[in-house]
Amino acid sequence: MSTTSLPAATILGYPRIGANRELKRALEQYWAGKTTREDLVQAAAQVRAANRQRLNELGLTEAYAQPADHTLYDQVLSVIAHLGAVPARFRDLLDENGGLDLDGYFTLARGEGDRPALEMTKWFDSNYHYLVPEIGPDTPIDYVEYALADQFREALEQGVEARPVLVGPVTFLLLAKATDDAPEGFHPLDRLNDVLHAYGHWLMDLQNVGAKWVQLDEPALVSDSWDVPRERILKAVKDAYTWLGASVDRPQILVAGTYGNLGDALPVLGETDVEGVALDLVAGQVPAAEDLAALAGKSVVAGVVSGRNIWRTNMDEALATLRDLQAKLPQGTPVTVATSTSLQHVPHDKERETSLPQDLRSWLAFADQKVQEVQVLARGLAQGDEAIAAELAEDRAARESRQNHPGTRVAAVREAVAAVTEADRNRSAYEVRLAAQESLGLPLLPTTTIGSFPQTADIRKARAAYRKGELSEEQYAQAMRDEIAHVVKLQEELGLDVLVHGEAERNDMVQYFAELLEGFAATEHGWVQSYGSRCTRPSILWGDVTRPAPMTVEWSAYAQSLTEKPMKGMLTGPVTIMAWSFVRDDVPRKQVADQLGLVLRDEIADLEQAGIRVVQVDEPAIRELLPLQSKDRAEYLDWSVGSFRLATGQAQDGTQVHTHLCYSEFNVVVDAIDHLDADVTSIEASRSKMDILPAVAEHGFSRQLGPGIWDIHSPRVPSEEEQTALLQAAVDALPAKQVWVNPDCGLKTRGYAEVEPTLRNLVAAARNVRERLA
Ligand SMILES: Nc1nc2c(c(=O)[nH]1)N[C@@H](CNc1ccc(C(=O)N[C@@H](CCC(=O)N[C@@H](CCC(=O)N[C@@H](CCC(=O)O)C(=O)O)C(=O)O)C(=O)O)cc1)CN2
Ligand code: MET
Ligand SMILES: [Zn+2]
Repeated sequence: MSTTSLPAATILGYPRIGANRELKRALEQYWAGKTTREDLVQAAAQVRAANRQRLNELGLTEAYAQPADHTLYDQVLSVIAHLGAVPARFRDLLDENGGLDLDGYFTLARGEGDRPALEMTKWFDSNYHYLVPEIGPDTPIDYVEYALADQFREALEQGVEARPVLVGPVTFLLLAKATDDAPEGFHPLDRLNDVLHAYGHWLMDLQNVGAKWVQLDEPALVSDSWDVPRERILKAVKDAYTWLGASVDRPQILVAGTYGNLGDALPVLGETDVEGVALDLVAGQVPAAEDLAALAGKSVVAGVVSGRNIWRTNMDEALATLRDLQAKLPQGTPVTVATSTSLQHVPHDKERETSLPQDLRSWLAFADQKVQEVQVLARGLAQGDEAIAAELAEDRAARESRQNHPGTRVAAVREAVAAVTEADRNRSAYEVRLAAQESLGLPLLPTTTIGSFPQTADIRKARAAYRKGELSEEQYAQAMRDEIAHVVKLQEELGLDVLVHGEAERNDMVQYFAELLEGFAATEHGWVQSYGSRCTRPSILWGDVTRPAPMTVEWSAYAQSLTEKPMKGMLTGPVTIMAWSFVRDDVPRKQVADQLGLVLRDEIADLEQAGIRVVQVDEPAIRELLPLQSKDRAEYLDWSVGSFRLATGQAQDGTQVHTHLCYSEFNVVVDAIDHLDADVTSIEASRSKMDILPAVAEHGFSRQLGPGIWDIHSPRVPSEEEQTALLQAAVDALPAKQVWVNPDCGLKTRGYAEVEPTLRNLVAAARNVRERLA
C-alpha cells in the first residue's frame, strides 16, 4: 500500500447531473431511442470532465481532494452492478462474467415488460432516492464491473488524482431487503463475507490503477432504525473494516459517517486499520474526547460545511467547531476540512442566480461556494483568523444583513402562530364526518388518482413560452384550461369516481406554491437530482410565510364546473413544502411548519367556498424527515403532524380530506398516519407488493386507505389481472368499505400511452373485486 496524506480541504461528493442537466437530457434521449449508447457514454464523460475542470478552477487541486463519484443513475445501483448482485428476475441480463451492460443496468432501475424495477426509496432524510438491492442466500455477489476504476483512470488522464467514492459494504447490506424467496430469518447481512470478498477485489483493482485513497460511505451507521440489533451492526463494522483493513493490496480507506453521528460505531472503527474517518459535524456533533481517542493514528475529515442546505456557512462557528475537534483529538491527528455529506443535494452555483435579490444572494452558498468555503476554513484552521480576515468580515456582514431583513420576521405571522390553540388542530369525530360525507355518493372501492396527469412536452413548452413572454397570461391560462378540460373528459370516459384537475399548471408540487407565497424565492438554475434523470428545483424558504391571494381555487373551481363528479382540490402539505425547499435555519422548524399550516388552512376555506367537497393535502415527505435516531422521533411527529392538522383542522365535516404519502416502509409511521386524522390516505404499496398492509391491519386503522396498485415510477403498463390481484390483497387485509383504488403516486412523469390503458385496467380491477364482493 502506498501512502499519501489527505488534502487540507475536500468535498465528499459533487452534483452529478451536470450544471445544465446535460446528463438528464442525454439519459432521456437515450431511453427514448433517439441517441446511441456512444452518445450517452460520451455525454456522461463530458459532464465528469466539466466537473473536474470546474473544481480545478475553484482551487480544489490537491491530490485526492476531488471525489470520483459519478454514476449514470444511482450510487447504490452502481454497487449492485459492480457486484453483479441482481435479483433472479433480472439474472438473464448478466453476461458470461456476471456483469450488466448499460441497458441491463437501466432495466434494473426502470423495469421492463412484466418485470418490475427495483424498489426505490429515500436516501436517509433527503429527497434523493436510491434503488433497493434485493439480496438472498443465492444472489450472485462478486466483483465483476470496473467502472469506478475506469473513472479514476479517466480523471488521472486529465491530471486529477481523484478519490473514488463507493457506498460501504455495511450500508449496502443494511439498505438491501431480503429476496421474497429467502428463508425465514435470513438477513442480507448474512452475506457480509461474500460482499467483503468482492469489495476486497474492488479495492485491489483501484489500487492497481493507482488510487491511494478510497472513500467508503457508511451513512447507515448513523441511524438506529434498522431491523437488526445494533450489536450485530457494530460487529459487521468491525468484521468488515478489520478484514478490508488487513489487505495490503488496497488504497488507504476513508470511512465516511455522514447524515448524523457515528455514535458507538466510532470506537469500533477506531479499532480497525482504516486510515481515515469522516465525521458529519453539521447533522452531528463533535464527539467526546474519550471517544475521539480511538482515532489515534488516523486522519480525520471534519464535515463542517453542510452538503444539505444552501445557506452560507457560519465561518466563526465552523472554525470554533474545527478547533474544538482538534483540541479533543489525539495530538497531531491530521484534520481535513470538508462538507458534511456529498454536495449532490445542492445546486451548482449561486452566481448564476442573477434574478435573486442581491442581499438574499449574499446569504447563500451553493456547491461551488461550498468548495470555496472548505478551502477558506482549511486556511483559517492552519494559519489563524488573520489569514482569512476578509472572508470572515464578509461572512459576518452577510449574516447581519439576513438577521435585520424585515421579511425574516413579520409580526402578524408570528402572532397568528402564537395564537394557535389545540382546538384549531382538531376536526369532529371521524364517524360524524363519515356520515356528513355520505352525500358524495361514492361506490364501494371508489377509484381516484393522486393528482397529476402527464406533464406533456406541450404543457412545458407553453409554460416556457409564457415565462419568456411569448404567450400572454391569458393565452397561457387558456392553454391550461384546455388541458384541464381534456383530463376531466378522459377521467369521465374511464369511469373514475373522484376526479382531479391534473395539475398541468404546476411546474412542481412544491415550487408552484413557493412561487405564490411570500417568504420564498425561486431559483432559475438550481436543479438537484431526485432520482435517475428526474430533478427538482427546490425553492428557498427564507422568510415568514404569507399568502397574498388564493393559489389553487380558480383551477379547481373551473375543473369542478366541467363535471358532476366530485373534483378533488389539490394542495401540498406544510411538511412537504418544507422538506422539498431549502428551509431557513434561523427559526425552529415547528414555527415554519405552522406558518405553512396557516396559509394552507386559508386555502382550504377558499376551496370550500368555491364548492370543492374533497380536498387532498399531500404529505409524501412526512416519512422522509423522520429523524434517523428514534429518540428524536416523538418531537418531530408532534410538530409535523400538528402542522398538517392545523392546515386541515377547520375543514367542514362534509369535506372529505385526503392525504397522500408515497414510499413504503410505512410500518414505521403507521401511527403517524393515524394521527394525521385524514378521512382517506393513499400510499405507495405496489412495488413492495402490499407488504405494508399487515401492519396497517394490525394497527386497527379505522379510516379509509388507498394502497397504490400501480407503480407509476416505472414505464410499464400493469395489466387488469395484476392490479386485480393487488386490490384483492388489499380487501383481504382490510374491510372493503375502507379501501380506495388508486395508483401509487401522481402520473406527471408518465405518458398518455401508459396512463390511458393502465387507468382502464385499474377501473376494471375495481369492478372485478366489487363483483366478487357483491
Ligand atoms: N420537489 C419534488 N420532490 C419530489 C417529488 C416532486 O414531485 N417534487 N416527487 C417524488 C419523486 N421525485 C420527483 C422529482 C422530480 C420529478 C420531475 O418530474 N421533475 C421534472 C422537472 C419538473 C419541473 O420543474 N418542470 C418545470 C420546468 C421543466 C423544464 O425542464 N423546462 C425546460 C423548458 C421547457 C421544455 O421545453 O421542456 C428547461 O428548463 O429547459 C415546468 O414544468 O415548468 C424533471 O426532472 O424533468 C418527478 C418526481 C419525491 N420528491
Ligand atoms: C410525490 S407525491 C405527488 C402528489 C401530487 N398530487 C401528484 O399527483 O403529482
Ligand atoms: Zn406520491
